[in-house]
Amino acid sequence: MSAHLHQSLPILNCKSREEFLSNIYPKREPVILRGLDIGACSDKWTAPYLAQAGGQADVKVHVSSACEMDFINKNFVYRSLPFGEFVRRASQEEQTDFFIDATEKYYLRALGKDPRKDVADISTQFPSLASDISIPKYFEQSQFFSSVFRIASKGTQIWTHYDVMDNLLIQVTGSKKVVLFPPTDVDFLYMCGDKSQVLNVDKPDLAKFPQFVHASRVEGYLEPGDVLFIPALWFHNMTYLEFGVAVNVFWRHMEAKLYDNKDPYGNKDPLPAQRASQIVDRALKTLEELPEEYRDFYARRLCDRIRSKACKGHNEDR
Ligand SMILES: O=C(O)CCC(=O)C(=O)O
Ligand SMILES: [Fe+2]
Repeated sequence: MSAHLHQSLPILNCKSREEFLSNIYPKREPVILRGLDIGACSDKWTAPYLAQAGGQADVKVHVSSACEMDFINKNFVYRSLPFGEFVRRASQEEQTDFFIDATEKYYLRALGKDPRKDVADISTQFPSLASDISIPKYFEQSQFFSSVFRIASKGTQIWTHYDVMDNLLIQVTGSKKVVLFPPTDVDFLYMCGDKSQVLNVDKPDLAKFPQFVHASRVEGYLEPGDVLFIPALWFHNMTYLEFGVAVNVFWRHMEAKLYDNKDPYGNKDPLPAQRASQIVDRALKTLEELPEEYRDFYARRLCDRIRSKACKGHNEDR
């Protein structure tokens, strides 16, 4: 690992929508945009203010005694707290009231009204706060998908995953370490669905995850006011260096018909990818008609075909 140089996330002073759309967006690489006007939230959103103005509706939060939240092995529990109480707890490092222990960590990924159907939208769920934040107008209103509160205790680390939509992560308060990997690293990240099994990206278990050494990590630090552009399919892992409040906006950049309509989180694979995956399931099922020796041989031939037809750029990149 240490022999590999880590790339740093570029920090750009983006002045206008035109500049973003012509110079930054087409490259489809993550960047930190610094110096944008994100609105009154920068000054207003202290923990006491949020606790009071955000309302007392219950939010479902992740609670864990570990800093590194692990979605695959579920080392956290979901608990409901009134928003104000959640903010109060997450902003302090020791609790008098707790679910697991006094130093437990809290993470909110806001959800829609009916989490199975509705997307998160701060202007619907937190109308009194929504007017404090100004979302950069880098996409058409018709492409808007969701706006999501991300609030967590100091020290919380969020599992490495990808989302299928383009994303602007607006860091309002608190600093955050972000580690990203390009979509072409997918073979090195030991994926389980949309999540990587490599939890500790700083000290990975290389006996378990030997291919991880080939991943080309890009790293940066978000400060209050920074906006991180995360292009769709880029893997990301976030560490809250302080109690942090962020809002991210997802938008659809492909034709609407390619997206799964039943996707409140913005992480369901596009429909053609889902269909292709079902066809592979059928191909594997079909190979089961053969004795093992043949099955293995023809599975390898299929892999080879897919690799040479669909992953050309990737093989050359290595
Ligand atoms: O910063 C966080 O809490 C996670 C952000 C994230 O995963 C996203 O914006 O898609
Ligand atoms: Fe994400």
